[in-house]
Amino acid sequence: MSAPWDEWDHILKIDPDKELHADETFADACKTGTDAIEIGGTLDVTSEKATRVIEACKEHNVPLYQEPSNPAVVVDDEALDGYLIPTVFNADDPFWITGAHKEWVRIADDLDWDRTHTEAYIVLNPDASAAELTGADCDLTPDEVGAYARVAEKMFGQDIVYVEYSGTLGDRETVKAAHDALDDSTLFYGGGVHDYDDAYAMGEVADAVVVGDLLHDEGADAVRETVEGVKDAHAEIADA
Ligand SMILES: CC(C)=CCC/C(C)=C/CC/C(C)=C/CC/C(C)=C/COP(=O)(O)OP(=O)(O)O
Ligand SMILES: O=P(O)(O)OC[C@@H](O)CO
Ligand SMILES: [Mg+2]
Repeated sequence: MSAPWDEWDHILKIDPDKELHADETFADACKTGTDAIEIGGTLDVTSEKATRVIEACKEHNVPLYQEPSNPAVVVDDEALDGYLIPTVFNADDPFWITGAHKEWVRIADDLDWDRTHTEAYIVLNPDASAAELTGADCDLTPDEVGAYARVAEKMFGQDIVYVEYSGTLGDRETVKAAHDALDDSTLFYGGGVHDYDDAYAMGEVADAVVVGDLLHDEGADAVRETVEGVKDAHAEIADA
């Protein structure tokens, strides 16, 4: 069965805890040409801050997903197309693999399972908040990352595998190893994409490229260039 992310090349991740660039608005963010918006960040996100972003983006006809960093920030809002729930395969504490999920399912009433999906994260930048929080083992060879990706797809039925280098551009060979290891699952790559060339290079080895901090630091025009970079890389592959 096809899923929305099968068609995505580019995802814009908006951190509700961070300011937009200069005098930009969420409307500007929605008009970058990105295929979907993920609302999430590791630190200091609250449901109130997330709601503010959802409300501002919902009129703009871009698929809108919340990526909660813990159960307390989940927003129940019909405007959301769904929830992308991280599970960190290389975390050192099972809390970040299944524990937070168990608590969420225990306390939340009436979860909308049709709109709830998981992302099998492999967190690889040791300096990122996500790595520190989850105690991720970032010291992995490309071969090991490929194996994690295969485990996620074949043994745990994960439809999305996410190689995460938040804050820094990742090692392309490592991302490629994850991509090569997958048959049907979709590979998201995120981290340190700043311009057309970064986006093109990572677009060559990932199904969808996630861009985050660039929106907050440099703005919507810079993000638009990364959309073009990934789309050009994917068009080139399709033509080959
Ligand atoms: C069960 C529920 C509802 C949630 C659990 C969710 C889990 C396991 C979260 C683990 C941490 C994680 C992977 C969060 C995802 C979002 C993410 C990686 C955002 C980017 O984070 P950084 O760039 O490191 O953070 P800052 O930009 O906030 O410093
Ligand atoms: O903020 P950046 O470095 O673009 O990373 C994107 C995303 O993967 C963060 O979860
Ligand atoms: Mg970040």
